[in-house]
Order: sequence, then C-alpha cells, then structure tokens
Amino acid sequence: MKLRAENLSLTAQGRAILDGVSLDIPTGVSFGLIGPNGSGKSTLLRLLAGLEPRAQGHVMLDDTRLRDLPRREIARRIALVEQQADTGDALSAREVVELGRTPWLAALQPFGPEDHHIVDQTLAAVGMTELAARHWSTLSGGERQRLQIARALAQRPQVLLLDEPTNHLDIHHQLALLRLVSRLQVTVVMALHDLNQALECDLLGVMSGGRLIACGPPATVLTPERLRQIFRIRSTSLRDPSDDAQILRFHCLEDER
Ligand SMILES: Nc1ncnc2c1ncn2[C@@H]1O[C@H](COP(=O)(O)OP(=O)(O)OP(=O)(O)O)[C@@H](O)[C@H]1O
Repeated sequence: MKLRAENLSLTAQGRAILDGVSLDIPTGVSFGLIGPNGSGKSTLLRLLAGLEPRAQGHVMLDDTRLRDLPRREIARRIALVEQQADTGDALSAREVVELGRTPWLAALQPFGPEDHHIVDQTLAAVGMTELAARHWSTLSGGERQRLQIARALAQRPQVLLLDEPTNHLDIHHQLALLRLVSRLQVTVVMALHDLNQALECDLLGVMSGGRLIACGPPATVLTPERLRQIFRIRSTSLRDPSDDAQILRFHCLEDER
C-alpha cells in the first residue's frame, strides 16, 4: 500500500511542531525517519496513523484519504507502535497480542482459529512464545517492546509505523527485529536513532525543526555534510571487510576544537 503525506502541519501551544511535510512512500518500501531529539519524528508517525485530528494536510493510502476512512478501516490497514506503548497491567502477554486482532472482529465474526493462529505466529516471530502466559507488568522493557510489535503484526496491517522499535532491545533482538521487518511484504516507516541501522532502509527522510529537509536513498541522504549540519558530528564511512557493507563512525565536533 502506497503512503503519501501532503503538506502535513501541526501547531501545539502556538509553535509549529510539524511544518509542511510532504512525502511519497511506495508500496513495500522500508522508510527510515531520522533526526535529532524533538525534530518531529514521533509527531509525523502519529499523523501518518491518523491520530491527530488537529493536523492540517492530508495522508493518502493509495488513492484514499485517511480522513475519509472509519477508524476501524484505518486499524485494518495501519498499525502504529509508539515509543511509550503501554497496556493494562491485568493482561497476559498473549492477550496483549490478541488486541491486535480487534479491528478484524465483529459480532458475527468472533475470535476464531485463524485469529489464534495469527497470534501464535506473531508471538513466535518476536521470540515471545515462551512468555505468552506472563503478565504484562512482569515483563522487561525489551520484552514489552517485542510484544507491542507482535500486537502490531497481529493486526496484519499493510502499513507498519514503528517509533524507535529497537531502543529497548539487546543487539540480538535488534538485528532479529530489523530482519523480520525487512522481510515483511508491507510498507514500513520507522523512526531510528541508530544511523547504521538507518543505512539498511530503502529510503530515508531527515527531520529537523519539524520539517522534512531531505529524502532519498541512504547513501545520498547520509552525507558527512548533512550529518555535521543536523547532528553536529563528524562522520567517517568505513567498509566491513567481510561483505564490503558501509559502516558509519561518529565523532563529537566539540572534541575536535
Ligand atoms: N502536545 C504537545 N504540545 C507541545 N509540544 C509538543 C507536543 N507534542 C510534541 N511536542 C514538541 O514537538 C517537538 C517534536 O516532538 P516529537 O516527539 O515529534 O520529536 P521526535 O523527533 O520524535 O523526538 P525524539 O527523538 O526525542 O523522540 C518536540 O519539541 C516536542 O517537545
């Protein structure tokens, strides 16, 4: 499913926190959003999910305006995992993932074998099968994060929006998650702080001060000049001798005075 933002803007407390963001994300592409703290990445993800009624501009899913779709239809197409995703303490891990099936249920279509199968599959996909009976309140930060991603996957969305999906995960689970996401046949937009992880996306967008200031393939976007300007760092590009993949290293400009 193709995702398009047309001139998205949002003002909060008299300040433009998102300012005229337009982008086009082709079907099946992984799109990384990078930018300093407070640059508007989470806000943009929320607007793309249709969660901000005060926003100006439009989000288009293929040829349909998000605003014209009922909430339930949006939830069948788009899943969002926010940074501080929380849920009721009383739920088990499995029940959290079951919530992902809600948009697909109806009075005449209660939770059935297909839903159980999808929940089993997504729990396994994030390595949480063993912990399925555990209560949410007893889970670690990384386990909760993997569960929220499983909930989103159980929604079977066509667009997956992830806000810093790797931030609580150990390195094994970071790599496993990025591998899982890269293999999904869905359009993915994810905010990332790790610029080496961002290099693996098909396309990148750079946010700064609420605006999208650059967009394109990682190699054209992550230039040393732009990284210096946006993050106030010096970067060097290296090659991994095992597969010639690009790796970035960073140096604080303050250390070089
Ligand atoms: N409801 C609000 N009222 C006022 N300001 C807000 C509100 N929501 C967000 N902001 C501000 O808007 C800016 C963008 O916030 P946002 O969370 O989108 O940034 P971000 O790029 O995701 O940051 P981070 O990398 O720190 O997660 C920040 O300065 C934030 O303080």
